[in-house]
Amino acid sequence: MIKIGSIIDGQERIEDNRETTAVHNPFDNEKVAELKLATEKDLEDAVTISFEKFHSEMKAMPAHERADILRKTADLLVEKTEDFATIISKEAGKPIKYSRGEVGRSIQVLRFASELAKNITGEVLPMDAAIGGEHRMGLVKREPLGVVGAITPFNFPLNLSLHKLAPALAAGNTVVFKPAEKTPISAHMLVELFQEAGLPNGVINLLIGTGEEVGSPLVTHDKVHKISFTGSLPVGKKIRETAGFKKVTLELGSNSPNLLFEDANIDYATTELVKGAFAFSGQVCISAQRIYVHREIYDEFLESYSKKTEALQIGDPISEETDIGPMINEEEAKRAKQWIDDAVDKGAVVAVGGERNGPILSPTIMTDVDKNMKIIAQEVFAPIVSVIPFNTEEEVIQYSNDSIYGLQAGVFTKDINRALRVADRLEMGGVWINEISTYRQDNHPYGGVKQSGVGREGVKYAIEDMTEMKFIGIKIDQNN
Ligand SMILES: NC(=O)c1ccc[n+]([C@@H]2O[C@H](COP(=O)([O-])OP(=O)(O)OC[C@H]3O[C@@H](n4cnc5c(N)ncnc54)[C@H](O)[C@@H]3O)[C@@H](O)[C@H]2O)c1
Ligand SMILES: O=C[C@H](O)CS(=O)(=O)O
Repeated sequence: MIKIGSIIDGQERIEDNRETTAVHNPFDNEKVAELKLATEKDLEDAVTISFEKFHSEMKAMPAHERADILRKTADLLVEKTEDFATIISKEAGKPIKYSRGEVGRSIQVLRFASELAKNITGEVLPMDAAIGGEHRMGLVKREPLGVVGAITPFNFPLNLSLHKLAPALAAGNTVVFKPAEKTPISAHMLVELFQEAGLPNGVINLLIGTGEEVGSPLVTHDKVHKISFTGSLPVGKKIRETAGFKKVTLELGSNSPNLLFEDANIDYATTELVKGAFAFSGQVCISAQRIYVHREIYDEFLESYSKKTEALQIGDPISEETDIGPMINEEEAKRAKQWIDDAVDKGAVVAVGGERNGPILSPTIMTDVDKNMKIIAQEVFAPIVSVIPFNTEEEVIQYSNDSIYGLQAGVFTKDINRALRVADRLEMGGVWINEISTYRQDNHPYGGVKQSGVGREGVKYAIEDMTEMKFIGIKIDQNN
């Protein structure tokens, strides 16, 4: 039995008299780990030590050393890929092939951060562009912020944590890290990995605890300079309201649209959209939730898409063959099933799936839906996708933009002019052409418009958000 606690200044806080909770495998309810929860004092210590270590360690650490630690952590993660993948599958119920994919991406995030740590550059300004600015030189430097509070969700417990930790360290910050209480084991292993790679104690401080007990006071703490949050809209809104003058990055939810025009490659699109809607049971923020299909190809699309969806293997996440495992818990599966039932009551049709067995919801395709149904208007975050016909380009752009969210979209067409025209008009942080909305690489700017978020990740862009510009001006000729 794994027993884990917070790690503060390199020491694990795991005394027996602490409040305890547990992580259970969502598939079979097996107890995976016992958690010793952080207290208010732990939070205070974590922030204080992060603050001190920013001044004593990180300010003195050269870029090449930060880059080395990040690279060594990547190398260690390569060696431990299988350990990390297995624990992600056990704590989150993620099918093992997707857990391995997550570890592979995490390694790349560390390598991008290692390379970028040595390339945080500024600029020299032409001061004589301003009338009276002659004989001056202007430098713009980028400086780390100080203490970054990183709060992460359950669905990509390793990679989305690294999207905060790796750029924060690359830029020379320290971190107080509050992973999701549902999936803290891989986060704990990650902090140990950084220590093994040579990161000084106290540069990352890990807090094991709930959002209310630990996340909330971290957000309001005045020694924390930035909050980088990935998670749900309601929590994101609360953070935005309570963070005060801190910088805030919010990576929130979506109900991502995918648009298929009449010239789309149907066989390719249906194969990709099966993964796009059902990978990790749809618990992906950019999961394909709404598929708009031109009426000319609607029937052919639905037939092919249904067949490929019905072929998915449901089972134990640890098995190599499994495509669909459990949702994060039974309550979530019940909630999603209720949303299906609610849509059916209002006239929608279940074309495929729609059955719940404990925490497992079978991959579900809905048709005859309406924009006011929850499965369209809200983030469904479950293996449920709706297929909706459209007639014109104008109409499908309007349907796609009719949402409080705007994270990523997919557009499928052979007509590049149309693709770019549509991409320009979609209100999204990102648009993929001939690729599913669910596809993400870790080096492009990533984040939402509208209520999908604030700020951008993607290592280079997160580093920009985790540094502050400092201007230094010099009068180089005091006789003029
Ligand atoms: N845009 C993105 O990049 C992205 C990526 C992954 C997940 N998500 C979103 O995350 C959600 C699913 O993840 P979840 O269920 O873990 O989200 P969640 O919002 O419930 O929890 C996320 C984190 O916030 C913490 N938290 C909860 N209440 C808090 C509070 N009051 N103050 C501070 N922290 C608090 C939790 O403990 C957890 O660590 C979905 O909405 C999904 O779309 C977005
Ligand atoms: O859940 C949303 C994530 O941002 C998806 S990914 O890990 O970035 O692909």
